[in-house]
Amino acid sequence: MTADLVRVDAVTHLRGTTAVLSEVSLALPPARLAVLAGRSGSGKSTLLHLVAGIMAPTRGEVTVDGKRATSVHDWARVALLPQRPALAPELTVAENAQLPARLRGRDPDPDLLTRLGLDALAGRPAHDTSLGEQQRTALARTLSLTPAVALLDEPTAHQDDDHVALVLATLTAAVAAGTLVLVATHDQRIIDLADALMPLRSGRLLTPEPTD
Ligand SMILES: Nc1ncnc2c1ncn2[C@@H]1O[C@H](COP(=O)(O)OP(=O)(O)OP(=O)(O)O)[C@@H](O)[C@H]1O
Repeated sequence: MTADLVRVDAVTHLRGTTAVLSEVSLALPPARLAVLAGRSGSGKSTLLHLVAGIMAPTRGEVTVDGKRATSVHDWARVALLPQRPALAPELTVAENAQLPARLRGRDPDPDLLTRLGLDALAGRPAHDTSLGEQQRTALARTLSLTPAVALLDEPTAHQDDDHVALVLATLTAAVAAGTLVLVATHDQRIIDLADALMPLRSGRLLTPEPTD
């Protein structure tokens, strides 16, 4: 049996007085494609942000590799693709994508740009690219350190069919490299590839956590 990498234990999270997550528990091992599926407002992004450690749950506990998620500040451990790409606009596509590797003094993986169809744009400032291109650049940035956990919020939201195929191939490659890829999405094409599917409805997980 593989040890769990991400654990969410009895998490309830309030926004004001409203519970946007209620008694959510799940446990996920490395090297899986796990999908949080659910309607808009069901709590998918909130759960990703809790695993990213951006905020702490109101009740319950979220851990990564046994450490409280809010104490993990290392993109090689946990990296997030937010819904809005949030690139550095003056930096080029390649500079944005490779920033985490450069900051670590590591050689960036040139294949990521190729895999995501960004080679021709590598030298262009990010602010001169389309939203879909910015999203793929941000995905490359998220995966640049081969993180233990990659949290991807709607990674195909701005992609056409051809580029969805590139994104799917990139997710599959990340899983093969050992990353736990946790995706929030409505996209059936990602759901079809999932090793584990976790439907959320109104902040509640509808099925027990997936197993090996
Ligand atoms: N900063 C905030 N303040 C108050 N309520 C919020 C805040 N962010 C999210 N919410 C509420 O929390 C609930 C869950 O939102 P969340 O963004 O997690 O849903 P989601 O499933 O990711 O939706 P979508 O698919 O539209 O991105 C929603 O009812 C939303 O209105």
